[in-house]
Amino acid sequence: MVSTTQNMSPQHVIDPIMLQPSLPIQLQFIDICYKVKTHNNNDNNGVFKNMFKGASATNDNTVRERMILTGITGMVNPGEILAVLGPSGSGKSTLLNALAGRLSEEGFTGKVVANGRKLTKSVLKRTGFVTQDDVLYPHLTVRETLMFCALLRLPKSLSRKEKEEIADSVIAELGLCKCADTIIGNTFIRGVSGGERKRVSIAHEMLINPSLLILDEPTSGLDSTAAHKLMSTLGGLAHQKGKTVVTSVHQPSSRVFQSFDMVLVLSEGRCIYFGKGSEAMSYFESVDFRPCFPMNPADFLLDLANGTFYIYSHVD
Ligand SMILES: Nc1ncnc2c1ncn2[C@@H]1O[C@H](COP(=O)(O)OP(=O)(O)OP(=O)(O)O)[C@@H](O)[C@H]1O
Repeated sequence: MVSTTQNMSPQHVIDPIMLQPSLPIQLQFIDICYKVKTHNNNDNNGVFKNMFKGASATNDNTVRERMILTGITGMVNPGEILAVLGPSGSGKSTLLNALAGRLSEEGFTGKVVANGRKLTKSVLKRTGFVTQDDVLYPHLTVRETLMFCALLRLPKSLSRKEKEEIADSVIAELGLCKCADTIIGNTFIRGVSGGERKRVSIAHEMLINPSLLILDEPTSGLDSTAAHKLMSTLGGLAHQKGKTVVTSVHQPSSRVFQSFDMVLVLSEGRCIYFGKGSEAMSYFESVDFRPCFPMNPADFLLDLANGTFYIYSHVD
């Protein structure tokens, strides 16, 4: 992705994170639990409640605890893609935030370890996180966006030219050459396509040459062909570049599902399956859950996570 230091004169020998080979990261997460406090106060809702219940309504200021994640354990190796599947609200984003060390300690228990050690600053520096809602400047072109980001995020020890080279190599790696001079755009100004926009968000994180790439629903809003293309790009980053990729996916097509090495299925914050994607169907068959007709394994797993397994043959 980036030029090596081999041809540089001694005064040019620099040691920025970009020029180091990507450190392989094995990520393990053990018994992850996360709970939040929910307030049942009457400050806002109470006005309306009291209107309907009358003046006799009591002030209910109780604080309740809600489990968002319960005992999630798993692992992903360098060169693998771990896909986190589950219905909306099942805890996918929360789990990704936990894996990236982004959850507040309050309410969080369990261990996240990289190469057998607690998440250190140096591991977090090597972690790219692509959120669901990207914030990109609509008036900048793809190249300008990545150049701007390179200038801000890459070490001061790199020259402007080196930063430009890195931005260009990331543009090529993410298949953005064709639209490099197109503006990002938004609802009002026509710009790059939805798939290209997602790639720009990924490129943004790739600039720091991460060893661990975590993505929250990168394929949402894309048609199945664009989703498949994007997953192939992520597959390349994992399988060819040795990155560890963890991604949540809402409703993958069967083609996209096949690109997952490992799969973790969440249902209401609990894990109902963790293992190889290719073995998910045979596992559920072994416990007598099998679809009545050939179907996309991802749809089957999501139906199970939603509790709609009554449509499948299940022998008691
Ligand atoms: N800090 C918080 N306070 C209260 N509830 C929370 C908090 N964080 C998450 N939740 C709740 O936890 C549940 C899981 O949220 P999360 O965003 O992880 O789900 P998700 O599977 O990513 O959903 P989606 O696919 O819709 O993005 C949701 O019901 C959400 O409202």
